Amino acid sequence: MKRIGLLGCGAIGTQIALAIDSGRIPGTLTHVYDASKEKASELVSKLNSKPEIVENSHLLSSHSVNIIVEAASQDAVKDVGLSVLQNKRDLMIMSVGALLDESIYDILSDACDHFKKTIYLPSGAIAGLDGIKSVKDELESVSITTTKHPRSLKGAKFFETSQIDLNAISSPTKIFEGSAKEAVSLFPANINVAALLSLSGIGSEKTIVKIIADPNTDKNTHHIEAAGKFGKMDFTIENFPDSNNPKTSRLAILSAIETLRKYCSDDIQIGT
Ligand SMILES: NC(=O)C1=CN([C@@H]2O[C@H](COP(=O)(O)OP(=O)(O)OC[C@H]3O[C@@H](n4cnc5c(N)ncnc54)[C@H](OP(=O)(O)O)[C@@H]3O)[C@@H](O)[C@H]2O)C=CC1
Ligand SMILES: O=C([O-])CC(=O)C(=O)O
Repeated sequence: MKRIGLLGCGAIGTQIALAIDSGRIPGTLTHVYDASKEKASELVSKLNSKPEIVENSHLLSSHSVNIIVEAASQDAVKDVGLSVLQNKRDLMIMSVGALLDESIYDILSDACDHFKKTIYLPSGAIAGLDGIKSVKDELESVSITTTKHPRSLKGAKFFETSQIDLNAISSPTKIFEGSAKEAVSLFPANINVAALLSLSGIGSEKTIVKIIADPNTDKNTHHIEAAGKFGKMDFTIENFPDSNNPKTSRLAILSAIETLRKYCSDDIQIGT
């Protein structure tokens, strides 16, 4: 059985841990860490098979695990990504926006090659990356329009310098339009999906992101349009937000669980 270390015990981390505990993911959760010890303890209290809570994130990969699952933040990826690979563990990343920093991407990609380890990026809260990857060389334009309730956007770095008052928005309002690279830095906990799209397609400078705050929606909606010599693709994913973290969609959690289930199983692999 594969041994798993978990970094981040919030909305995604908790559901992954429960999926391992119930046997849905055929692995063993051996170690966990969260910046908040309380959150780590709360998670462990929900599990039948108790993992050890380690004292800092670097200790996770010093134990005998096969993979570290990151479900914490872009900073966490930047902080521990390299040491996980140096310790010869695989790594699954949810805070994919971290990889739009080219120096981080290059360091982690070189380390995968050097240490013969793999980084897994689940498709997260979107669908269609299989198609985007296949037509990559023929793509001319890619955009993603993300619509969320203002409460799902609260706390983003963008608002530190913007005049926009989320509480005053009474109808669907475009609050941001720019490159995926800018978007993941200004909305680090909201638009990791734009990083996935960029890495699968034409890169983070050319992938266009629009963010709409809609006080009338109860969904996190991602509308992706891609066009090029191959033809056109158009996907709309209407996600229900997680009940504990409205920024995060249910699909992101399910996609993380499915990626880890596949990692832990000898099974038929479907899709690109
Ligand atoms: N790829 C995708 O499609 C998606 C990616 N995400 C991303 O996945 C990540 C997890 O999401 P989610 O579970 O909903 O988030 P939560 O906020 O619910 O949980 C994250 C947990 O990780 C902790 N944490 C943050 N930074 C660190 C760190 N450096 N070291 C240790 N613990 C840390 C947080 O603590 P504290 O609260 O104290 O900061 C929190 O307890 C986020 O970065 C999110 O943006 C989310 C949805 C979709
Ligand atoms: O869960 C979502 O809808 C998208 C999200 O938060 C992200 O990409 O960071």
